Amino acid sequence: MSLEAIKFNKSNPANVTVEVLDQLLLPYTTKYIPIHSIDDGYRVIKTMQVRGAPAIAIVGSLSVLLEIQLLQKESFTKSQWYYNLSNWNDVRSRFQDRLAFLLSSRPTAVNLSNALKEISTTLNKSDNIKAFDRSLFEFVKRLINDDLSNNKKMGDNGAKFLLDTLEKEGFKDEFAVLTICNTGSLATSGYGTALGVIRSLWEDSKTKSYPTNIKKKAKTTENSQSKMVHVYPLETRPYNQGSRLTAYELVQEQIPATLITDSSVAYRIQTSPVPIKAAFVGADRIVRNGDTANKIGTFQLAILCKQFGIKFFVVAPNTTIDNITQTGEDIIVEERHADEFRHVTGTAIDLNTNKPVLNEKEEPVSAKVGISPPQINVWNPAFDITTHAFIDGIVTEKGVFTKNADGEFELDKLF
Ligand SMILES: CSC[C@@H](O)[C@@H](O)C(=O)COP(=O)(O)O
Repeated sequence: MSLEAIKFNKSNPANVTVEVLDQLLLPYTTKYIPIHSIDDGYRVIKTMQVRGAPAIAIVGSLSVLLEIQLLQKESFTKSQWYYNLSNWNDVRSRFQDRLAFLLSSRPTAVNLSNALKEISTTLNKSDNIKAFDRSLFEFVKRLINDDLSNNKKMGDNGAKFLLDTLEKEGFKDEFAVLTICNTGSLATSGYGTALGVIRSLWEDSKTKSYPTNIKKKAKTTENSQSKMVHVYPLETRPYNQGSRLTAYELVQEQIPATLITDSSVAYRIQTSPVPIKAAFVGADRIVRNGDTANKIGTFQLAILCKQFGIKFFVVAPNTTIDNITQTGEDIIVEERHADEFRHVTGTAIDLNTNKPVLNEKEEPVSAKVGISPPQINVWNPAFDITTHAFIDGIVTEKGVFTKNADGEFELDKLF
């Protein structure tokens, strides 16, 4: 069973609880952090204890709900000084400042911004704290449910599109795919975006492994004979979401995979024992012309795919669309702290057992290792922009968008 990135207990709608999985401790340590307020939401997002565009939006929205519920608890209101609770207009305006603060946690992924815009509109329309609490509770529930069902749709849309394309090209064999960063259930409310397509492709492959006389019906595509048999996740430096998280999810799901370094993509494509036919990547922001911000390294992966004639797909839900920005040139790319590059943080391992070293409380010991001189200048952008020229298709819950004869995406249906 895959790990839940976000535990949302809504059995008592007036007093919800939220815990998020500390993704910086994976894969060796599973620890959940309780969230009580916008400050807690800001901190786990900023430090990347929770990450991935959809998960960031969900945790951010939940932290707003938790803060509004906190404001209705006498034990808290007695000691707080920030909100003037006797005046709703004053609370509302303070809340708008809090939303702006929360948004500043990670600027590139647009899902949080889209969610906070909706929350801000709801706030302006609410006549009192209780009305806002109720509307926000419904909004967050919808955000989580829609994310999960849209991920499943995207998974099937992307898998079917690739298998149909390969069928049209007359390719009937086994193939492998590439992916970068983590786009699975840890980055979303479940199933994942790009990793969701890979899950669907794997489900399809399993139906094709049966001998013909007891063959199960393939859900994804009736006709195609090709099947995905291997995944190459990129380690995704400098924070290693590929090796820590995607590799972890692939192992859990028992999907055959081989982890590769970011710098070995070209050589792997050239030498892979099964041909690599596609790359599936997530997105943190897709703008009107289809240019896409995603984890640093995505752009060079796209360039390599073009060079080798490998199909390159961006997989993202509607909530990752920025319908205002025209081109990738106007996307603000977040730069991370230099030490996230100069150091590697991980769990100390006993090399004899391959198990974590434990402290006196029997907890795994985490350690930082310096891998460059502390004085060296570092450039550490979290994302890059893949221009639409390098993207073959954008997979969404509404279908797969490809380019017209002029090489342009027509994404109007998504705006
Ligand atoms: C479904 S998540 C899509 C993207 O958010 C993902 O690929 C990615 O780039 C995440 O970056 P991160 O910096 O780990 O938040």
